[in-house]
Amino acid sequence: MGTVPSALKHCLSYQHLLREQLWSGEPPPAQARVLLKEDNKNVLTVTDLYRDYKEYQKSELPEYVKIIEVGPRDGLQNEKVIVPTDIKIELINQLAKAGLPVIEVTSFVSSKWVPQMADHTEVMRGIERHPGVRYPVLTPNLRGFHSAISAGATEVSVFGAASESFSKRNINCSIEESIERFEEVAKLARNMNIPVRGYVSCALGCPYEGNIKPVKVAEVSKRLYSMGCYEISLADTIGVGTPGSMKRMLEAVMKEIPLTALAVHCHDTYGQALANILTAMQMGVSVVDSAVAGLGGCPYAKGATGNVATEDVIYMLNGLGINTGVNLYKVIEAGNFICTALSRKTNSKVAQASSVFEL
Ligand SMILES: CC(C)(COP(=O)([O-])OP(=O)([O-])OC[C@H]1O[C@@H](n2cnc3c(N)ncnc32)[C@H](O)[C@@H]1OP(=O)([O-])[O-])[C@@H](O)C(=O)NCCC(=O)NCCSC(=O)C[C@@](C)(O)CC(=O)[O-]
Repeated sequence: MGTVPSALKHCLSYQHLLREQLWSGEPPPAQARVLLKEDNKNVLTVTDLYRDYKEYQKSELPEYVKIIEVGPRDGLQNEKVIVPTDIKIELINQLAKAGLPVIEVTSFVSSKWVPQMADHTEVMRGIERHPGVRYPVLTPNLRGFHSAISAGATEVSVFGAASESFSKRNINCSIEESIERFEEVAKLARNMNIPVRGYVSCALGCPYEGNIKPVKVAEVSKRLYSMGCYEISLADTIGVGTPGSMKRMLEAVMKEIPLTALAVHCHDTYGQALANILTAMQMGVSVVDSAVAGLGGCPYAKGATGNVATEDVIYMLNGLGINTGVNLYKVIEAGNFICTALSRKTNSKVAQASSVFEL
């Protein structure tokens, strides 16, 4: 271990105790004490942590959370250098092996607008199909839908917004026009038994219009749900939301749409993503979008940083005793793989910590 400072050694034993006792569900020994500060002034015992954990278990949190991995699509779409197709395929295969139940693969959009997704057909055709894993793709219109189906897609997502300006910049049409395009997609998809998911961007704020009224988010969500979208992903596109605005927005949307049909999609620009996700889960939401290594950003949301990292979400959920069916270590490995390919440091705090603390 070399010359590890004594404070770090305390942290290492803290990690060990968490892993061995707190997360096993066993009450810790009464004498277990972990010093978090060298001056001994702040002493946190494992018994304290265990009590907090038990309190959380009593609250109304879902027992299972479905993670939608959006790294290969949302995570990569904004990368300036084109990522080789075989790297994208390998990333998706690794994520599937980690146990992620849904992996958003690519987008069937214009390659003039989003050059990084130009290899959508090759990626779709190149991936392994793991049993039980679903592989949705983004389709903004009928043309995208037809291309996606020809490439072998069996599930699609349409993506609208609660902001007029964002809708125009992102998909080159008004909200009303986008709903008409999505209705065409949803109708055809229904006839073909293809499930359709719907996104509402700018649910907690817009890069061009600022605040967005929760009632507007509820209105667009309702229209997507009414046309047959089985799940509505409420996206904090630029990561400006807080637990307060998340709660107000969800209260409005939940008046129109069943809770079981809602998902949250948080970017972490202001460091609020995990808090916002926890708030949504406390309100009963049990579907969370995230991207491995915290990759990402929308090409039409300048300054917005990546999605919340899948590793960080799973670590939080593991700590809450919530089942995801996902192997955290394998997701960290997939994150290392893509970060090496991109010559990039991971945005996941958990992946960063794991390289120091050997989680
Ligand atoms: C939406 C379109 C396609 C509208 O495209 P359009 O309305 O036809 O407009 P256009 O005139 O700009 O079309 C451009 C060219 O694309 C063609 N085209 C038309 N449709 C398609 C298609 N499906 N696939 C491939 N090409 C298509 C079309 O025929 C035309 O070709 P040209 O005549 O110039 O040779 C275009 O505006 C576009 O591709 N925009 C990019 C949208 C995008 O991918 N945004 C990022 C994803 S959304 C996101 O990240 C947010 C989300 C979901 O993650 C949640 C969140 O965090 O907020």
